[in-house]
Order: sequence, then structure tokens, then C-alpha cells
Amino acid sequence: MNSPATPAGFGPLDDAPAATSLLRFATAGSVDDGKSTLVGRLLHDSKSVLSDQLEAVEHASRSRGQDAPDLALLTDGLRAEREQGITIDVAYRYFATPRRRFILADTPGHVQYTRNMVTGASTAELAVVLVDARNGVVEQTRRHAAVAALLRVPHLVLAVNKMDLVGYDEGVFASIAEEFTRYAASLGVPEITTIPISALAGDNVVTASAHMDWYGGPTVLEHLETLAVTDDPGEDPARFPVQYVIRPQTAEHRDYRGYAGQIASGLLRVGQRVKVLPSGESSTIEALDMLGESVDVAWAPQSVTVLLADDLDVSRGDMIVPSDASVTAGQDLTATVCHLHDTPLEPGARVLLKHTTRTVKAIVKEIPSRLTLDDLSQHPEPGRLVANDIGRVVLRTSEPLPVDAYADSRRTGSFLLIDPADGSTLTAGMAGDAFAEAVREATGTAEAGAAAPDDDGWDF
Ligand SMILES: Nc1nc2c(ncn2[C@@H]2O[C@H](COP(=O)(O)OP(=O)(O)OP(=O)(O)O)[C@@H](O)[C@H]2O)c(=O)[nH]1
Repeated sequence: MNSPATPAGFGPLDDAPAATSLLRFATAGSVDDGKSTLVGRLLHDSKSVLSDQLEAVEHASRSRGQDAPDLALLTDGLRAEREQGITIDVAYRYFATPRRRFILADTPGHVQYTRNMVTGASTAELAVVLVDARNGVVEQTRRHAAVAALLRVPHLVLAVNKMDLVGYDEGVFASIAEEFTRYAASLGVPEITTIPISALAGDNVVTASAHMDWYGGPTVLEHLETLAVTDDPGEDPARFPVQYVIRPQTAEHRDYRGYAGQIASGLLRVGQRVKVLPSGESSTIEALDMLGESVDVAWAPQSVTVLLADDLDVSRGDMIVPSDASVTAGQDLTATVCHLHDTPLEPGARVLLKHTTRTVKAIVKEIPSRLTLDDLSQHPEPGRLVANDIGRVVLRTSEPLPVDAYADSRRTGSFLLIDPADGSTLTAGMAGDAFAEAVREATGTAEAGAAAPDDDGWDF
């Protein structure tokens, strides 16, 4: 049984300081649409490939009787391992150009890998969806757009690849671009860019194509390099999950009581009025300690120790938020989820729910909907969710949790369901109804509903 990697957006935060020049993006495409070739071309033409790697690729291509280097071989390590049946769900690649640094989540393209796109795209600012110009928008393309919309990836690029095989025809590109844009926009994707490319020939990947003078937009790399990403932590709601309570037992520090953790989103400053969830008690930030130094301001994803002016009862897993934040702590949670595990998720399932630094018991009360992702219609009898399914679940947690709507905060609106028996990740969840509402609006279909059997002792 394959247990997929923990989605990056749902696991621990990385320690790297926010850098304006960093773009996280994901690629998605069906088998043979040319994803490996596109990634290889990006790495090669942006000179991110080391010369010994290139020599190895040229050598391998020649020994296969090919004149030009097969750039798909640059990503072949991943493929070889996949063919041997080793589970590598998402490979992260790092590369840089003079204008920006990139982290690319490279996800396999088969239908059964929807969950990998969820994993790869959970922290992405942008997703590149590839289609083969000869095939146009297919079921997988709609799936990828739906997953990008579900994860609220803010920028979506449709790369219409293999334009060389359709004679670089503007009409072919235009009709694919139009169909895709209509579909993705109906799901609420805020920004969609469509680019005609040939990954093999290098048209519009890094350098502008000489074959498509009817296209006046950016190349793929230009778009990736110049996209304005919202990396101002001040724009996000401030959320500080408490990881440790620090109370030194020395005479010198008798009165010290600090709350250590990593800022999950937004920005904290000394003097700010805050409240602690779930208790709702208020106080003021008296000091912020970072690596032994006092600072006035700290922001996500920095690790800090917060000192409050009042002596409140704060424990691990509590969340410090601005006093006027609308988020409340509750035990009933509705979410859109992508089920990741090979064991299905059923109403009545007893699971662990991991939200930021806190893990509590939870029960799946209801599965009101299960989506057919190719046309977003509702299964008439949702029943249960199997691996790669996207659906809606109603959960009840053993303790109140301050969960944001995912639409407001990707970090504190997401959670994982975990199997209490072996600790494996079952399901990635996005709290709130925004995606379900977009789907209902786009399709006009109603949910059916499947409720849990009577509780027997797991009644919180
Ligand atoms: N003519 C033409 N062929 C292309 C182009 N891009 C990729 N190909 C070819 O299409 C085939 C599949 O390309 P890959 O890059 O391996 O496709 P992929 O999407 O990574 O495939 P998987 O890794 O199996 O999902 C290869 O034979 C490529 O050489 C293109 O722009 N034009």
C-alpha cells in the first residue's frame, strides 16, 4: 500500500525566511503531454543545468540514436524510480535565474495521481497545466484545474504544448485556451494565463517562438520570472499556534512565561492586542524574542517566543490571534477534502485531525458529497471517498479548534486526517464551503449525503 508524502502545505513550515525572489510552482499534465520535456527545457535554456548533467544526457541520447539531447532525460531519475514501483510522489526541484529563485513541485501525471498534485500544489503560488495541442482539454486537464481551484493556487498557466504538431496554428490554440479559461474561471481561479509552446523545439518556453508571431504574450519563463506574488505577510491574518510554553524554573526567571512557536501566517508586533483561542481571553503582546534577541515585529514563517502582558492560562496547541479576528474555536467542521490513502474514508471513521501544531481526535459525521472531477457532477450516492476523490465531509473534533476558512488562510484553514492505528496520512482537508459553493454554482447540482452510523462512545 502506498502512503503518499505529507502535503507540504499541511506539514511543518520551513524555516527559510520569506524572500521576494522565490516562486513556488507546480506542474501538472497527463501522461506524454510533455511535462518532463518542458521542465528539462526550462532547466536547460535557463542555464540551470550543470554541464556534467548535460553531457550525461547528450551521451544517453546519442547512444539511443537521437541527434538532439532528449531533455526529458533530465527528469528521468524520477521516472526510473517510478517505473520500478518505488513511491516518489512529488519531486521538488530548485533552480534559479538572475531574476528569481524557483521551487518546482514536479508531480506525476497519471489519473491516479491526483493526490500527488494536491501534495505538490498545496504551497504553490502558480500551477502550470499542460495539454497536448492535438488532444486539447481532456478529463485530466479539468481535474488539474479543479485541484488548483480547490487548493486556491492563485495563478494558473495553461501551456498548450506540441504546437509544432498542429502547424503552430493560432485557431487550435485559441479554441483550447477559450475552453480551458471558461472552465477554470467557473471554478473561481482568479488568474489564468494561456501560452502556446513546443517544449521539444523550445518555442515560447524560455525564448520567444519564431513560428508563432500571432502570439504577443510572455514565454513560460518570462511569466514565471515576472509574476507578482503576494509575499507581504502583513496582508495575511496573524496566526500563532503555541508549540511550547516556556517557564524556566530558576529564581532569576521566576516570572518568565513565554509561548514559543512558528508564526503560521501574518505578522505579530509588540503592543498588539491579541486573544488566545480557544479560551478567548485577551491580552497585549509585551515582547517578542527571536533567537535570544528582542524584536518589535515578527512574521511568518519565523519562530518566536511571545510574552503577554497578562498571566493567562495558555497551553500547547492554543492559538494567539489579533483581538478582532473573526476566527472562533469550534468542534464542528465542514471541509472539502482530497482523500489520499488507499483505504477509503467512510462516515463514522475515527481519525486523528492535525491542525497546525495540534492533533486531536475526530469523527467523520457525514460525507455529503463526492465529486466526479471530469465534469464536477455529484455522485448520486457519495457513500465514501476512495483515493484521489474530492468530496465534502462534516467532522466533529474532540476539542474546540480555531480553524480558519481555507479561503481566508491556506495555512490555518488546512488540516490532515491521520489513521490513529498507524499514523499514516489519510486525507488533506480545506475548511469551509467556498469550493463546494463554486462547484454548485458552476454545475447546479445538489449534494446527496451519507451520514455516520450511531456513535458508540466517540460522541464528543
Ligand atoms: N513534437 C513534439 N513532441 C514533444 C513535445 N514535447 C514533448 N514531446 C514528446 O512527447 C513525448 C512525451 O514527452 P514527455 O516529456 O516524456 O512527457 P511527460 O508528460 O513528462 O510524460 P510522463 O512523465 O510519462 O507523464 C516524448 O516523446 C517527447 O519527446 C513537443 O513540443 N513537440
